[in-house]
Amino acid sequence: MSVCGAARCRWIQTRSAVSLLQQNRTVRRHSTGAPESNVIREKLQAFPGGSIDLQKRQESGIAVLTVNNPARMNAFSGCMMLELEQRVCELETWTEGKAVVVKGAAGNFCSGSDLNAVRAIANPQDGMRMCEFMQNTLTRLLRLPLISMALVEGRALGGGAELTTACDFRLMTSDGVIQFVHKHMGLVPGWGGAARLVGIVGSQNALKLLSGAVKLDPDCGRQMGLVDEVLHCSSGEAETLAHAEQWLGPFIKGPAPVIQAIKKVVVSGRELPLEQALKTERNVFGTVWGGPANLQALALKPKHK
Ligand SMILES: CC[C@H](C(=O)O)C(=O)SCCNC(=O)CCNC(=O)[C@H](O)C(C)(C)COP(=O)(O)OP(=O)(O)OC[C@H]1O[C@@H](n2cnc3c(N)ncnc32)[C@H](O)[C@@H]1OP(=O)(O)O
Repeated sequence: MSVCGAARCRWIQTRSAVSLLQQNRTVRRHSTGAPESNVIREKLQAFPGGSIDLQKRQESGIAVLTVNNPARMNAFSGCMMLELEQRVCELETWTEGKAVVVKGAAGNFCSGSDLNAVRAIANPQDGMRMCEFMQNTLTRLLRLPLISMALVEGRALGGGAELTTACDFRLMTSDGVIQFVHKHMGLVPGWGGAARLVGIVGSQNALKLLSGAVKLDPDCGRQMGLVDEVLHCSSGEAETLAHAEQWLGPFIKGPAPVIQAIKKVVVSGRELPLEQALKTERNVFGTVWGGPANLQALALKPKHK
């Protein structure tokens, strides 16, 4: 095969692996003829406030995604839900990236949906539309070809607790609390948080956390397997973030294409039936085999002592 042909073949393999891992954006239509997703987009647009901030650090390959609405303990306004989708979209195409840290502003993680917006759309149809929208965005967040971490300082409540489950890892500061408060609101998780929680801690623990609306502290979170590390640092947000980035260090050492390929094979192993996962793994393998990092490693005659 010519060099051009090999390059094209690799490109096609990457695209097919990527498309397998990306969200199917099926367009369902509302009775007005407008796609369902547009109906909820318009409604969410009516609830402003806060922002979702994205900082991409080219030198480290780590992005920081901040849920920023401190006056409401970083609750998600409608506009923030829309903005989160845009930010995830930006991260999907960040080829130089290796990881993303999801955090809240001003020492709190996120207190879930903005209750003002929730009150205004408190009917089953809009509730289901909002859930579908957030499920799609959080599924795309979890499937990013970047290693993701929720950095939980202060409270992660309701939808905020669900957001932590859409990341690969969860780190908590010693003052952190994760609480699925849904039962107290007469609800169940709807942003995909229950399905993901079962996958992370098993159905027994998930049932305890949801039915007890347990205020989970970092040590209990660790015992249950929901929390990967507890950070004991007290000198403020910048230091906490630096510790979190340090924790990521060993996992993101190496070239971005290799880190992204690792994340892709883990996502396919986690989500796809075995035959499909094996196929995706072969395709992703083809994107790194004989690639620059592979050739460099071979040239060095490595010994993995
Ligand atoms: C159930 C799932 C659902 C979903 O969409 O799937 C949700 O996520 S619903 C939201 C679930 N979250 C809550 O119900 C949180 C309710 N708030 C609280 O429990 C407290 O405010 C708390 C514990 C976050 C903080 O308590 P603290 O005493 O430290 O502070 P304040 O209560 O004075 O809060 C400061 C300020 O923030 C406003 N706030 C907090 N959370 C929300 C929220 N989710 N939506 C809107 N606004 C929120 C609170 O009202 C205060 O504002 P103020 O103008 O000073 O009254």
